Amino acid sequence: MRLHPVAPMLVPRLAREDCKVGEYDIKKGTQVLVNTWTIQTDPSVWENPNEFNPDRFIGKNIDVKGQDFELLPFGSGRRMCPGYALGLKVIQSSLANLLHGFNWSLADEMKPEDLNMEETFGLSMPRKFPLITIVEPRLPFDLYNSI
Ligand code: HEM
Repeated sequence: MRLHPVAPMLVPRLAREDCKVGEYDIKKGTQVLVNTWTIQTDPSVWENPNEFNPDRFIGKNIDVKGQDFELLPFGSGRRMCPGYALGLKVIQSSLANLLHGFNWSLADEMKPEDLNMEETFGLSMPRKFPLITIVEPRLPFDLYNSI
């Protein structure tokens, strides 16, 4: 969510009145894009910004609910994602089921560090190169029939 946000520029905003953001004057009627991808990998905010290191959040109060502006995978304000609670639960339960039900390995003796994590442009931000994996069931077969 930090390194590969689903909507890296959020939904465009329109300034309803003249305002100032930091040192920038924004005229009424200007379309404003919030680049969360840049914010979430800003080296002045994040140590080793391009490193996937979930441990960095241990002991921190930082949340994804639109109040901590350095991490906005669901946006912020009145147009923030209304489905964020469902989204978080679906990701957690899907991932847990996939890990519980299958053994996963990379194809062609590839190592995790060889994975190319580049993204490409889209409505959301898809992978540039598809992830190719070998998937093997790890539970008794009759359990898969009952799903
Ligand atoms: C992990 C899953 C999801 C992510 C990362 C995500 C992310 C986002 C982001 C970044 C925005 C733009 C917010 C902004 O511009 O401030 C958005 C908007 C929106 N999302 Fe999600 N979303 C997710 C799941 C869902 C789900 C499950 C639903 C519905 C069931 C949903 C419905 C919407 C809607 C309707 C908007 C437009 C809100 C508006 O413009 O007022 N999203 N989402």
